[in-house]
Amino acid sequence: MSDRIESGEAIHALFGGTFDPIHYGHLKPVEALAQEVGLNRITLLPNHVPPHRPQPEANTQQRLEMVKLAVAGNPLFSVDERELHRLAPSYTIDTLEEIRHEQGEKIPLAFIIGQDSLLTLHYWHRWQSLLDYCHLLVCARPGYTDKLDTPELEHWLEQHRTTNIDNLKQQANGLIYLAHTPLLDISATDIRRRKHNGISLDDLLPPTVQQYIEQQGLYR
Ligand SMILES: Nc1ncnc2c1ncn2[C@@H]1O[C@H](COP(=O)(O)OP(=O)(O)OP(=O)(O)O)[C@@H](O)[C@H]1O
Ligand SMILES: O=C(O)c1ccc[n+]([C@@H]2O[C@H](COP(=O)([O-])O)[C@@H](O)[C@H]2O)c1
Repeated sequence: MSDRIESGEAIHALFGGTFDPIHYGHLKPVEALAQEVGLNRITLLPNHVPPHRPQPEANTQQRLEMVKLAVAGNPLFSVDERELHRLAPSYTIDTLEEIRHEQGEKIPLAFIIGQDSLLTLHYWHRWQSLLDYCHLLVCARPGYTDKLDTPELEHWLEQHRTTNIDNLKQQANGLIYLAHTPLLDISATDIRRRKHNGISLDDLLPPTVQQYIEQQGLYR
């Protein structure tokens, strides 16, 4: 499937997450990534049953609503609800298979993850097949280095890594790009903990999402 595309095609980037809640640690690095790589289309994919973690605190509808509020009016983003209709764990490979089927073989598809997700990628369902469907774009995250503990993952990264952005547009899938995005020390875990402890969430997530959290009485 990784035929070269002579003219270079716009990349359709996907960004999956539990988003409990969505925050600036998601939005700002990904917006910077769009600049760095030249993305004009990012599809957010909130999951229903996250594969490798306990059920989220906010329910699926609330997490979806927060994602929608966070990107309302921003033409870079759209929201795809397909994983919400799946009762089984939201394995990324299943979603990629579907989207690749819908978009055809030529469009470059990319799945965005944070550095922490890269470190545990070898636990993902059929992880070695992910690149059959997409590129992986990895955003830097404070506290996580490029050093991978597992030789198998390290080898896989070295085999597929590119530093050339043009390659991401000329191939439909198969590459890993470690981006130079800004480091934001924000996590949903910390936001939930702050809210439990009555600490301000200012500057951690969009005001509309903060208002929604208040209004719904989330993370008390
Ligand atoms: N501050 C951040 N910088 C870079 N990437 C991030 C950051 N926060 C989350 N991500 C990435 O966004 C994706 C979705 O993350 P997720 O919704 O689990 O957020 P989280 O803040 O890590 O949540 P939690 O603290 O509940 O584990 C993952 O690929 C994760 O690596
Ligand atoms: O496919 C898998 O096995 C898999 C394992 C862990 C996480 N993921 C996906 O990776 C994205 C980020 O996950 P999380 O748990 O950090 O929100 C989200 O879209 C998950 O569905 C996917």
